[in-house]
Amino acid sequence: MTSDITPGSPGVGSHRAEPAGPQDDLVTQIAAALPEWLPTQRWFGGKDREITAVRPLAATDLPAGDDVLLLHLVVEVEQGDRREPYQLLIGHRDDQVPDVPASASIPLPDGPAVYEASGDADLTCHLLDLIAGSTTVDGLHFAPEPGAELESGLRGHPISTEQSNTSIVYGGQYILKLFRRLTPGTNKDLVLHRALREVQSAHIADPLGSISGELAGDSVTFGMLQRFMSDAADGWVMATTSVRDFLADASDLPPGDLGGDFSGEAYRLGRAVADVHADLARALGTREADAAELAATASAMVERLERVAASVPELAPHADGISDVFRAVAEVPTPVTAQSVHGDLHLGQVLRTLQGWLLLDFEGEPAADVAERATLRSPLRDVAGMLRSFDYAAQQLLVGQAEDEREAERAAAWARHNRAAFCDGYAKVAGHDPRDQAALLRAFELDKAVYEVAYEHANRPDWLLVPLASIDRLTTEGS
Ligand SMILES: Nc1ncnc2c1ncn2[C@@H]1O[C@H](COP(=O)(O)OP(=O)(O)O)[C@@H](O)[C@H]1O
Ligand SMILES: O=P(O)(O)O[C@H]1O[C@H](CO)[C@@H](O[C@H]2O[C@H](CO)[C@@H](O)[C@H](O)[C@H]2O)[C@H](O)[C@H]1O
Repeated sequence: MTSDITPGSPGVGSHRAEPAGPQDDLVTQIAAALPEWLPTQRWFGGKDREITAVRPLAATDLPAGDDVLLLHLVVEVEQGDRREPYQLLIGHRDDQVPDVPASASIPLPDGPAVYEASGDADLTCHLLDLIAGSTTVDGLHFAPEPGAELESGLRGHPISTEQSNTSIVYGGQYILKLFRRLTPGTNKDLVLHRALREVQSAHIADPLGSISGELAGDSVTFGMLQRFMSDAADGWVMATTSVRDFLADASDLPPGDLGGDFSGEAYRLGRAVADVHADLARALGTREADAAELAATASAMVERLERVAASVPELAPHADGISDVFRAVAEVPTPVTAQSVHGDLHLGQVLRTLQGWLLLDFEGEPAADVAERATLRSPLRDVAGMLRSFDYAAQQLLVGQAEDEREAERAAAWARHNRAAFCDGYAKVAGHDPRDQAALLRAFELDKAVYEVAYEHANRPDWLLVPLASIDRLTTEGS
């Protein structure tokens, strides 16, 4: 090993607020390099603002064998008045170049060659082993869920799909999600998966383990292990394949008359989402929201709109039309049923398996703050999220293309057809049609689209026009 990195050296392996000790020099150097490096990472959710400082909050040296370093690092990223903790895994090898992409390398002016290690199978295999062995390392708890028997010794490979966190698949059997932006309390993804498992929901991948600890006095979830569904097809991939087939067809046949029609799946997906809502209600209960809560929800939506419009000028021209729809929420007849919901449902969060549709990732909107996540939890929010996603699927092939009226109209027809099928499936199981609550559904769709404007602005600026086009439609045409 190089002299300034000593795996297991005293003073490093602790979850503590202020680093001090020989390896802390390394931690300090990494923190200093992160303002340049973080914005290059897909999972970093703060690309919309300059990073003003990065401070180490906790560093834990994980057991990973000789001549390698596997450091669990939590840093606080400061962006003006916003301060958020992020989780990283830092790797270093003394004698071997790791098989990770160049973008994982964190350049240090005077330091050794370190890299973000979630792509290094030789290092991440230790995370699964620590969970399987129910191990605590300096306040970091690696634990299987009660009754879960895990195979250890499997190598882990990160998945390459679009995501806000980082997930590692072990031997095609397990998937470990490392939450990047950390929030206080047990992560909602883990809480809701556990609750759904209790009621034996048929529409989730079973939770099998977790990584947890404490940060600034709060308990925090760093990771969640789940069964990996190796036979699964991603809902986003299936839907966008159908859109491509439809747009490529030269005839003027409607979407339901072509071979790649997705509406049967959209219908079954609607049924599955309604089932999960019923499971969540059974596991965690429901309550009735009154007029005051609806008024507070309307205000929260207007506040978010104003905040996003202030930083994304393209949204500003639509702001009046949107806030009219939000204000109408205060007039919706009460009571309205509230319950635990998914919170960020879209086609990338659903998997088609042999046993039917599964829902993933119950964490809620990654860019929403805790207060936003706590506003009225109506099942209609998930319906609205999925309706937005059908729009996204229809429009994503048009991103960056020259305007073509026929294509745009056909994309819109695909979205209408599948949105309707999804609502039909939902209504069949729920016993009520979400379209009957039109004012609330439209407001939730617009609220989601406003969130997406902020999300795309911070993460994928080229996609900004997708939610903006939907906002235009929803505020001018009404649906
Ligand atoms: N249990 C699973 N089985 C198979 N694939 C999965 C599983 N969980 C997640 N995935 C895949 O990983 C992707 C990202 O997972 P997700 O939980 O949505 O992460 P994020 O919170 O980072 O968006 C999903 O879109 C899906 O393709
Ligand atoms: O990372 P998460 O899956 O938790 O969710 C975030 O990222 C999503 C994109 O990866 C984003 O979803 C938006 O884009 C999707 C297409 O890539 C589309 O299907 C969704 O309808 C649209 O909202 C999601 O909003 C964000 O929270």
